[in-house]
Amino acid sequence: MTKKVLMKLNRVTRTYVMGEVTVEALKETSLELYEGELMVILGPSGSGKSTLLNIMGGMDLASGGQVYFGQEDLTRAGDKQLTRYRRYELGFVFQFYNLIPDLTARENVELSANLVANPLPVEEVLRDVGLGSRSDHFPSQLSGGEQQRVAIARAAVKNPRLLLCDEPTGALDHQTGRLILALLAKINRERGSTVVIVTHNTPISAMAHRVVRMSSGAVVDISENRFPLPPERIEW
Ligand SMILES: Nc1ncnc2c1ncn2[C@@H]1O[C@H](COP(=O)(O)OP(=O)(O)OP(=O)(O)O)[C@@H](O)[C@H]1O
Repeated sequence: MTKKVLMKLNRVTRTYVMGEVTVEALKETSLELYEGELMVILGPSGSGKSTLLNIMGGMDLASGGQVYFGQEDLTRAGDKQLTRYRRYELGFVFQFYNLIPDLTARENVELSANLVANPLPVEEVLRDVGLGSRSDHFPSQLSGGEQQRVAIARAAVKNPRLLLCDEPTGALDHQTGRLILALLAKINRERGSTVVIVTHNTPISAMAHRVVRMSSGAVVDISENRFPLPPERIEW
């Protein structure tokens, strides 16, 4: 099977200059992301995982190197082009959900659906994430796990080609975390979205097709899992 490259990072760096001090949050990083794969990016706190994910999502700009989404070089893109990329191609799941507090679960998802030309049916996505009867609740009336389901529904309803998740289980207990990971695996399997999950939890890497390990701002290892485990069977 030939693997199609969805995203390619070529010697990407990210540095922060603070007075006399320069922080290399991301050292020269080259990485390919294949269409339809589920990638886990693993590393301790401060290793550069979020920096890498934010650059992939067009939410932060690289200091050097190139980021290609298909043929499009995001590092040369203007604001309009980046907005179009984020709006039409990307779903993003945050550790702390980032839902709009004044909108119900359904309205949060509808707002996202309205951004794109061909969204999935809102009701179907809400049902898929197991929210059915709680769809008319506001975020403050939902548990952390339920709020993360809304956040996943909000990203998934766009049927994005790329779904980026920053510590999506970081604020949840293990059992709820496993349910959330199972939802992400299902979206990858059934909708074909390429999914990237950033985590510091090593056991979660068992669900990935490929695992990228980071340390001190650099990718130190990329390995393939020939037999990814269903998240329901992962213990951490
Ligand atoms: N805005 C910023 N200004 C200065 N330094 C920053 C900034 N953002 C990140 N850094 C530094 O870049 C490095 C990588 O941070 P990053 O958030 O990418 O790590 P991480 O692996 O995602 O960590 P965590 O798991 O704790 O979220 C850290 O040393 C961090 O202090």
